[in-house]
Amino acid sequence: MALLVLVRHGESTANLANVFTGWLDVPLSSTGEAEAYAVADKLKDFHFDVAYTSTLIRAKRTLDIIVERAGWADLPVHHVDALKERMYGNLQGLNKAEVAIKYGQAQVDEWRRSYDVAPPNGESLKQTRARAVEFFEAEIAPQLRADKNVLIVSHGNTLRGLRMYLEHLSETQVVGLEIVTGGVHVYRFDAHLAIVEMYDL
Ligand SMILES: O=C(O)[C@H](O)COP(=O)(O)O
Repeated sequence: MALLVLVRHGESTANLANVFTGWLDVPLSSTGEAEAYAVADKLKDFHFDVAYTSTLIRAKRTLDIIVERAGWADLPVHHVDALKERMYGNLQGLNKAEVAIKYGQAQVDEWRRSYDVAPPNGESLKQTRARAVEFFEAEIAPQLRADKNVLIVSHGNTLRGLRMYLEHLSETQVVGLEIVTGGVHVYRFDAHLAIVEMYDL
């Protein structure tokens, strides 16, 4: 049974400052580094054939910490743009609470959690999901069908899109799906990519 593990990067300095981040390339906070070490400790007894992360520093650093701490020096690692966070457009760099004061909490909730409303000049979850799923089908699914074990370290909204796809969640269900920094979600699939087992670690 193939294994797929989805990890959200550790807390970033922008998460800590409650700032819309998207494609801003910010580092992990010290809490985020500690979260990455904790992920490594949870995963150290797993075996992976390949790992993927985004091209953003917070995700790459999270995976680097995991690989180093778990002692997986030979694990092939790929950095891909398709796994980057949702592009948050004009909201990037703005404080989430200040944006809520200016535009109202309902508008901010819609920008952050609706399925197909994009923030100004940014991506909707629907668009983020589309690019992540396209990559998943092209690169990841064939490996899972071949019984390879895959680790993905990515971002909150990218992972929400992937989980919506893999778990057949509705547009309403995905609104309530929150993924914490350092969160670990494990799937085991059969050869037809049906989910046999799924849990948070
Ligand atoms: O890009 C961001 O600001 C975060 O990584 C995810 O933000 P959200 O939970 O506000 O969508």
